[in-house]
Amino acid sequence: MAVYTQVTELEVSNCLKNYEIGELVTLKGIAQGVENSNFLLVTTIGKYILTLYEKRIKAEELPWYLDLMGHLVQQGISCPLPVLDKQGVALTVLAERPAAIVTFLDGKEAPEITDNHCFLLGKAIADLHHAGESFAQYRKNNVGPDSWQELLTKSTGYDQDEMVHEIQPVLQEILKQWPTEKDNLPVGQIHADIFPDNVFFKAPYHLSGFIDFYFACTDFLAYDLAIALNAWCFTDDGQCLTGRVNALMKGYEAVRPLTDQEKRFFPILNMGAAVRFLLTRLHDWIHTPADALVTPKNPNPYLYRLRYHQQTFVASSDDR
Ligand SMILES: Nc1ncnc2c1ncn2[C@@H]1O[C@H](COP(=O)(O)OP(=O)(O)OP(=O)(O)O)[C@@H](O)[C@H]1O
Ligand SMILES: N[C@@H](CCO)C(=O)O
Repeated sequence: MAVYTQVTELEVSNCLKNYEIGELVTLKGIAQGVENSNFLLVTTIGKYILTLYEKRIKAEELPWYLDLMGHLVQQGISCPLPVLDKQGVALTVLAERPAAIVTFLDGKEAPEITDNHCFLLGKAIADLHHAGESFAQYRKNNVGPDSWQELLTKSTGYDQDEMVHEIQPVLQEILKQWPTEKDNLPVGQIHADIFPDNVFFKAPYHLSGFIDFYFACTDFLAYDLAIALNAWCFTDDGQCLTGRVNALMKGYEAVRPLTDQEKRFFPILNMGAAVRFLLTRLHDWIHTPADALVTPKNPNPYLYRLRYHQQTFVASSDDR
């Protein structure tokens, strides 16, 4: 569950005096999510989400995420809009944590993913990328390739060393082949965590928007697509669902066709996306204390994805 920090109704009522969104009616902790403490906040004028940011995100980083969300909404993207207080500021402090109120997004995670969901998702990711073009502020990817070796090293010497030894040479190869600036891949604002629980649908094929922008950063646009492909188009035992892959790519390219360079590097971006989530999951699997409030996610599904990409990568290299 993800309510690490409790906040009282009195504290929230007092805080709301500084906003123009009515008075508190109800406040309820939200169980989903693992990073922050989230509350459903109902006021006399509507529904909102109150987030208290926990330790992963530094307070000084928050304006970037909140400004990005505000910008995307202005550009017509459906995502939570940070609510500004009477002084025009989105960020506040509650229970000694940085906090923000954002608008409530209707919809739910797709209950059963189909090719059609993936097609709609592809289009929506490309729209998101276009909308980010006019947001000029740069933000480094904190879990980009330059962090991967350190994550693996920190996971070494525990009970997962067999996995560590399998990953090490593959990681080396990915880092060697990772695109650089001179490869000219389009760069822009990416969500970087496009998992099914961060994309909402309504009735049943209307994509109602994206949530959880707290891994967003400035990086290769095609890497975002690779993250989504990994998260949406595999079974947990590592089978690639090609119908979903084709639909996702078709949806994306209907809005923003990939450049030749993006196509060339896409296999390595896919491997990178798999290894990024494998490494963060492996790290959390090893280092999350047994009495923590959250259950760490199993790294295995991402090891299987990595194996799949590796095999298809080797096969396609053999064809050349
Ligand atoms: N703007 C929103 N509108 C509607 N529901 C929301 C909104 N933001 C968050 N939620 C709800 O809160 C839950 C947790 O949110 P979120 O995914 O942002 O949390 P998190 O702690 O950052 O977790 P994680 O990074 O693990 O996904 C979501 O699954 C969703 O049910
Ligand atoms: N989506 C990530 C968790 C961080 O939001 C994962 O499934 O590993």
